[in-house]
Amino acid sequence: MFNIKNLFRGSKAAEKALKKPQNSDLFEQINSLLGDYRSDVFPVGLQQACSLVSVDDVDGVKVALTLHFAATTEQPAIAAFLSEQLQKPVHVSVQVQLLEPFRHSTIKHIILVASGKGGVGKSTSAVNLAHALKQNGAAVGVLDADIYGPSIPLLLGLEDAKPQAKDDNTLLPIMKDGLAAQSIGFLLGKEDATVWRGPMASTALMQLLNETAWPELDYLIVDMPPGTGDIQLTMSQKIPASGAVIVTTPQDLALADANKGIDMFNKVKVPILGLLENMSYFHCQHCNGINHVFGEDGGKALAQRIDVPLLGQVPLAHAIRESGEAGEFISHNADKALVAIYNRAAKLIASHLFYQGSGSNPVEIIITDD
Ligand SMILES: Nc1ncnc2c1ncn2[C@@H]1O[C@H](COP(=O)(O)OP(=O)(O)OP(=O)(O)O)[C@@H](O)[C@H]1O
Repeated sequence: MFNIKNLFRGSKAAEKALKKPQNSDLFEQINSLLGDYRSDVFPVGLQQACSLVSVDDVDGVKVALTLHFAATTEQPAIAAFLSEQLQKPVHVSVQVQLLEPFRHSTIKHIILVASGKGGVGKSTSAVNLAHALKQNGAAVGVLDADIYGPSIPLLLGLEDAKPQAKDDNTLLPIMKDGLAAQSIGFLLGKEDATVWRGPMASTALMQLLNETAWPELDYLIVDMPPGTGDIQLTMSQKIPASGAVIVTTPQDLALADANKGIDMFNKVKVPILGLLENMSYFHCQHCNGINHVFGEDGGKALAQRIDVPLLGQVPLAHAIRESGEAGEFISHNADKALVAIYNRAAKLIASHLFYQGSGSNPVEIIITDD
């Protein structure tokens, strides 16, 4: 999964930083300690994935880091690790700067969120993953490609929003809590889109992608239409994606379709960044029992079988449905544990993109519409 050639992109910047005339012994000590920091997000140590910007030892140790993928919520764990290693309190500040070039106009990575089967919570997951990437310090956008049932306007509480034209050729995205969003649902009534045939659908999607004045984005999350037919295949092939995330429930039916989705992305050489198991279990607040409504660990087993990362197991939770219906992201107020699940999944996606160093989809496949 990891491409060793890409492991050292971060350390070049770290080497540069090392040359700074700073508190050099401590600076070097901390820089080397960063190599020992491990988590599932930083499996080969933090040093390769960050630049040590400054170390200040005037009034307690203060360390400033630039992470090269979205992972700022690791900050408390990094601070705890350095404090333990140095046997004194270390204050760590982190920011994010991806080293990759913009791969598609102002966008560094396009991530497709897909499901083989409808109704498994793909759009809900897309929105919460986008928010979690943003909470981890990245600039993020969401593109609703589910032209047959655009639900991003509802999920972002933007049902009445109408994008403004920037000029004759481009529309401004709608901003929601710092996320830039675009959806066919902003422009058309739902019924207008449902009669579209394949080429119209993918042309409309490419127009939305290319004719939106996206701000500079680290990640654009694309909520794909459910299914694995020609339309989805054409879209996956046309969009210059860095990778795809498959959302599935643990039940056999959904897993069979998730497998088809994985095959589809393999065909068009879009790397699978991971599998998110949604509606994995229900935690009853009254009896404290766990009920595996749709079966147990099906997504986990599929991820293991096909050797893709399991990004997380998201429970069936009132707070997720309620926040979606209220047009809000899942928040700490609703449920800290849920926020942590989405956070970890988002960081794993960002981490896999960084280590894999995947380029845009290089394969040309021509699909006819019959
Ligand atoms: N983990 C969850 N817990 C509770 N409800 C959920 C969860 N995930 C999704 N839902 C709910 O399930 C319904 C379907 O979710 P969503 O629209 O995200 O699915 P989808 O896969 O995108 O559907 P479609 O195939 O129509 O695009 C929504 O009402 C949503 O609030």
